[in-house]
Parts: sequence; structure tokens; C-alpha cells
Amino acid sequence: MENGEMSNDAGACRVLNKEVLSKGRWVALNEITYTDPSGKERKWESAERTTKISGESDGVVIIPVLKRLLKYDCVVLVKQFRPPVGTVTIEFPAGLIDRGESAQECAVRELKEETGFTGVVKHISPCTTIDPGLSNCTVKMVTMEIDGDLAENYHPRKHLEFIEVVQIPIDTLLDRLNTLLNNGVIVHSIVYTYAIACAQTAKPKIVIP
Ligand SMILES: Nc1nc(=O)[nH]c2c1ncn2[C@H]1C[C@H](O)[C@@H](COP(=O)(O)OP(=O)(O)O)O1
Repeated sequence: MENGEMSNDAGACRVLNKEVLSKGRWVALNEITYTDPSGKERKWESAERTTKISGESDGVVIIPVLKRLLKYDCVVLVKQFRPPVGTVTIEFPAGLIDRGESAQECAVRELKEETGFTGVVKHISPCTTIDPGLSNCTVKMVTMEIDGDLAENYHPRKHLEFIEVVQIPIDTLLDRLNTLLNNGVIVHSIVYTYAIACAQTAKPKIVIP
């Protein structure tokens, strides 16, 4: 490309520098200098977790499905007060990966801590971005199955007292989330997206007249 010629190639964008503007115990505010698709130098303010381990996901988000004999499959969600939004949220169980821990180990530990359930990991996604306009935070989405007919899952005892566990049949998830939203709760986008996907792919119920 000739000097001064415009390009719209996002692949040509580069981060040139990252300056830490402020650093707390958990989060840092960075100013990133980068080149836009036309080659022009620009700045971007960005948050970064101080717990970040280079090359690793910051955390896991777990999609736990509770299966019981003769019962509808339920998705297991957690309800808790979140200071940044100043209200109660409905989220998938989630947490930060500890140093030396795998995503699989983290998911099993966090599910137990937050819900009391013992689950089996079925699938782990690659690193996915959570809010790329705001931060470089990444998570692996971990699908887990909980056998609700196992004795250890009859009366699950969670370790975190301020978290409420909510079990919702998957075929009613979108409706139930909308009801919760009307009552002042904020639903995490990942949960809402999952609910839309479930609703849009659900097989129509057969009604026998
Ligand atoms: N952004 C944060 N600010 C805090 O003041 N404290 C934070 C932040 N992120 C995490 N934490 C603390 C709170 C917990 O004691 C630990 C672990 O959180 P974890 O359960 O792994 O993750 P969340 O479910 O997303 O809170 O870190």
C-alpha cells in the first residue's frame, strides 16, 4: 500500500503500547495506544484483571444442566448482589481460574462452591471474550451435567451463603427470565442468549386433542 492510502483492513490494526493509568487490588485501568484500520494512531481505555495469567483464560463460565429421572432437565443458575450493577443478577455459576488450576478443575470446584452440586464436565470451549470493548477478560464456557439422582446431589450444600441457587426447567427458561427481569433482577447476557437459543430451537410440543 502506498503511503497515506486508506485501508479498511481490521487485520492491519496493531496495539503499540499499554500504559497502566491506575491499579487496584483486582482491576487495572489501562490506556492502550493502537493503530486503526487506516493506520492512524489512536487511544483506548481498557480494564484488565490484575489476577490475569498470561496466555490463560481469566475464568470459567459453567452451563450446568441438572438431570433427574422423570423430571424436566433444569439449568442451574445463581442469583447474587453484584456491586458494579448495584442490584441482583442471574448468572451461570462462574469463577476465576486459580494459578496452576485447569479450566476443568476450576469448573468442578466453582460449581460445588456456588451451588453445592457435583457435576461432570462434558465440553470446554476455547478462550472466549466477554466484553471486548471494555476489557481483555476471557473465559472458557464449560458445559456440565449434574446427575440429580445421585445421593450427593439430593441435598446440595453450597459453600457461599450469599449466593442463591435457582433451578429452571430449560423449556420455560426464557419466560422465567422475563418474569425475573420485570422484578428488577438483571440477567447476564450469556444466560439470556442461551435462553433465546433454547427457545428458538425447542421442538414444538405435541398437543393431543
Ligand atoms: N472486580 C472485582 N472486584 C473486587 O473487589 N473483588 C473481586 C473482583 N473480581 C473478583 N473479586 C474477588 C471476589 C471473590 O472473593 C474472588 C473470587 O471471585 P470468583 O468467585 O472467582 O469470581 P466471581 O464469581 O466472578 O465473583 O475474587
